[in-house]
Amino acid sequence: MTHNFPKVTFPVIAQGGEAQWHTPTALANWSNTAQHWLLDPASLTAKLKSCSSEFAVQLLGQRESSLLADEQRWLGPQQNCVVREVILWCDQQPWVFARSVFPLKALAEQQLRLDELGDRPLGEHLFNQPDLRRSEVEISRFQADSKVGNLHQQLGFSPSTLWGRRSCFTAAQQNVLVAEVFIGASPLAQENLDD
Ligand SMILES: C=C(O[C@@H]1C=C(C(=O)O)C=C[C@H]1O)C(=O)O
Repeated sequence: MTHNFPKVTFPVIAQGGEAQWHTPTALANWSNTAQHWLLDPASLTAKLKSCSSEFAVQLLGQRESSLLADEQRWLGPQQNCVVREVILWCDQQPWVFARSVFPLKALAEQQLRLDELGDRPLGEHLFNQPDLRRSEVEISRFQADSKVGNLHQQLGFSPSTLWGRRSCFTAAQQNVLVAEVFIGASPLAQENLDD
């Protein structure tokens, strides 16, 4: 299936201040949709594939980059890191913007094959690792005028506060910090619109 993805400037997030990552609290007040999408520790790729007939990864870019201040807390003050940003599409609709960062040396870990990913989902490699561990989830709100909020509007959706989650995967002694923001036609982004 060919995809005619919209052009999106990479990186979407080039500086800090977008997010205020924190441990989720007051879960009892959360909607079922919020709990379903923000807290599930399973592969998001697998979940999106299970609720759509056509799933695609739009690779916005993957290159060496410095870490944002709030990323160093997970990966340490690494000098040489790689940033990867994607949009995940379900049935020709954007559902998730994801930014993953990992040390440059992780590219050399052959079983991780992060240098060969291209537009194949990162999760399909990570969740195949026998020693995979995942940290607790942090969440953050993204304002409508944030870079991710602007991306949401660029993709044709009304201004809205968005929600994202972040967790750190460890496999082959490498850390991969993955942030996923629910945008576009995703149920969580649409729920915010219904507020
Ligand atoms: C971590 C996963 O990988 C997904 C795929 C990504 C990618 O291809 O860059 C990034 C974030 C995730 O939504 C997952 O499937 O859970």
